[in-house]
Amino acid sequence: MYKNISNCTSLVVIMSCNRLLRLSTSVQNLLRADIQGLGSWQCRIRKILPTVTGRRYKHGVPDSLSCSWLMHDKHLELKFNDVVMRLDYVWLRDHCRSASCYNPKTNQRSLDTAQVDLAIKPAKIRSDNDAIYITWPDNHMTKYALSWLAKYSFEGQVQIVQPRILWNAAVYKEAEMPYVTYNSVMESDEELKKFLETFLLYGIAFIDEAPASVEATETVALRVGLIRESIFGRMWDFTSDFSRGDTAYTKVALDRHVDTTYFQEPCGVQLFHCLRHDGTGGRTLLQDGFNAAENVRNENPHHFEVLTKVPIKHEFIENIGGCHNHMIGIGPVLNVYPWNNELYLLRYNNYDRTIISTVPHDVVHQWYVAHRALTTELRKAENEIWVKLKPGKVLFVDNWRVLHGRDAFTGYRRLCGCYLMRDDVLNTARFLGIKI
Ligand SMILES: C[N+](C)(C)CCCC[C@H](N)C(=O)O
Ligand SMILES: O=C(O)CCC(=O)C(=O)O
Ligand SMILES: [Fe+2]
Repeated sequence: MYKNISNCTSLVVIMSCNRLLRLSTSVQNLLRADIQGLGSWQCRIRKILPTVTGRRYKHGVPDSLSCSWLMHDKHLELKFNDVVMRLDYVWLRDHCRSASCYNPKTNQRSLDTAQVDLAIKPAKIRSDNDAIYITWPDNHMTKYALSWLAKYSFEGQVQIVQPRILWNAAVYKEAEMPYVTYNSVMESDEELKKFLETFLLYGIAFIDEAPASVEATETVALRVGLIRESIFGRMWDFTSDFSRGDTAYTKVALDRHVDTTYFQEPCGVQLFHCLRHDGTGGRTLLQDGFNAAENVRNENPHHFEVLTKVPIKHEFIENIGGCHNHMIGIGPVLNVYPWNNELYLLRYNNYDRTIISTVPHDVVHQWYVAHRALTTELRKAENEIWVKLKPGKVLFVDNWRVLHGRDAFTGYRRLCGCYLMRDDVLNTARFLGIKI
């Protein structure tokens, strides 16, 4: 699949960025359709190549090679700092940032894109050191800073939505996470930023020396994001009293899982704070689900693909005391962005997975084989870390990526925490200057 398109320079740039970023089949087909529409892609490359060495390119600045361009039928080929960008004319017109097309105060477009002729072509192009200037057929002029194009063009992107460090036990140990305290995070944006950087890269992070109370847990939660209220409450605080219809509320061991797989959008982030434990056992298991999934992808891409395609239903039915809940969420175990195949959400919970009736028997069987491959990977001891949660130690878990579980335990154990809105955690991170 790769070989067919490996002549396409823009794709090579992206693929070399990260091994995750194989273009999805649908994008490849789209590209291939485009290639076929234009006749032979190779011919086209050959036609373009001599121009790259100079002759047919128009150079913006006579003595500089920093910017040069070539007008094609539907797009502008622009070379800047050795990157060749291919910019569709409609895209260029649509992204005009002039005062009549765009309001920088609200960051909103005023231009009505539907009024743009889909066959639009620049009437005139000129450039200087920093920008190119396109005059459109109606005489409207757009200035594009070259740095802006380099940043926002398709070719300028590192096609990763969220950079991550995948880990197993050894990698995690070596990473030596920064020690962050409750007071430092509450007082200093820099400390909060340090904490969030760790959390976003690894999917888990701790805040230590917190007061052992629900109130302090809530306070620190709100420093990081907005609380996502759910059927379990806003802040939850529980013991093994079986007050709810779920094994979490007992003393038995819980195998690795992520929570709320039975929500159409599972909760993005979860906080755990053990306020008291007088007894034995009850350690917490944590592991990077994306690392395990990537190992499956490397060893057997078919298994990986099956897990991204077969829709699986999870369900929570509860009728206990005053609690009457029936939640359903449907989606594949592995969720990838369709444009770059990057993993973004894992829906893995063997307790809450309900009857599979979405696919026929032969696909079901393939799914079980693929699911077994993932489970086998997850159950390797080298992929697990175990921690004992103690009063004062607040654990933040990316519930779309990192699985948790626990040992069976004895004695009185009180755990509190909450879910956070994922978008709002990212919002806090961006406000602090984290590029994500
Ligand atoms: C106690 N706490 C609210 C954190 C979780 C309860 C949810 C447990 C459920 N089986 C799940 O995995 O989603
Ligand atoms: O008791 C624990 O440590 C965790 C239980 C659990 O999985 C949960 O509350 O989501
Ligand atoms: Fe859980």
